[in-house]
Amino acid sequence: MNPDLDGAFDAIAEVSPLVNCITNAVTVNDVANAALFWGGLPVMSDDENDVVDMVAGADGLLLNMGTTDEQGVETMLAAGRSAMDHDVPIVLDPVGVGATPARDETAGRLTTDLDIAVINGNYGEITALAGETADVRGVESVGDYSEIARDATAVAADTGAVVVASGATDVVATADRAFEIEAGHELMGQFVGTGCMQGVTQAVFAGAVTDTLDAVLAGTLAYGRAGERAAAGAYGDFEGPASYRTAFLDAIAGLDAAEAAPDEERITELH
Ligand SMILES: Nc1ncnc2c1ncn2[C@@H]1O[C@H](COP(=O)(O)OP(=O)(O)OP(=O)(O)O)[C@@H](O)[C@H]1O
Ligand SMILES: Cc1ncsc1CCO
Ligand SMILES: [Mg+2]
Repeated sequence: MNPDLDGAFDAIAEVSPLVNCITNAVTVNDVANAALFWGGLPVMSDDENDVVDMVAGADGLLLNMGTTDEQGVETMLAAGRSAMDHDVPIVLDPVGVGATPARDETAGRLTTDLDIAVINGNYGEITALAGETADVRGVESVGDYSEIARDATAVAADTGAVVVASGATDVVATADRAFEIEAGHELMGQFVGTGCMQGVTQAVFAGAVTDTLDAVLAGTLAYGRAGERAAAGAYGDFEGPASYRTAFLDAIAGLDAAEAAPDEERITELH
């Protein structure tokens, strides 16, 4: 099956979803531009005095725990409670969970105290959230994850979120359905931030498309297709990972529903 890309792109154009991002210091600019280039409106408010009111009028909230600290976690919880009060979907990117006890505790608090709409993490992070042994080195997923669909489903059942386990093949799971999405290009794994930009992509799509699973299937496929179109040279020549990153951002800006639509089916329902 393929998702309704026309519907998703139209919804984003109509809503221009305002997405408040509390995100890491490494990739914050790429995350802002990815949101803008999809047709959303990014704002990076992360002061507790400001973010609660900002989120009240927003369409999405991204919580990326890549470089957070003690105060940052409290701010994420306050922003998340405001999102829940105002029916704003929350996307969690549990960066580095499984690598240290502090990150495990942060992810545990966020998923316990907040009603998360989408969790977008790499294979290692999703496996760690499922309580299984994961090999997360810093923020990198290393190791072999043959049970990723089972683990993503377990995280979805536990949290109620739509779960995206990102990697060369993306796995999307709810408590009772699971899908594989074949999209993207290996060049996307060769610079920092593709996971973070995928997280904000979910927030833009979920901020405009009513059904969260529809939003995530469309957003994940479109994101991978942007990487493929850039790798094919459709957005200019590149010399290596740094200039590919620029072409990739241009592809996000330029992609429409027709270009995002693949010639063949890319999504397989596993169960
Ligand atoms: N080898 C690959 N083949 C196809 N697509 C890829 C590949 N590597 C990465 N991608 C694409 O990039 C997305 C995010 O990659 P990845 O899972 O490596 O994120 P991450 O580890 O969270 O990254 P980061 O921490 O740098 O933000 C994937 O969902 C996929 O679309
Ligand atoms: C490298 C890095 N360290 C903390 S967050 C981040 C960005 C990629 O997740
Ligand atoms: Mg990531």
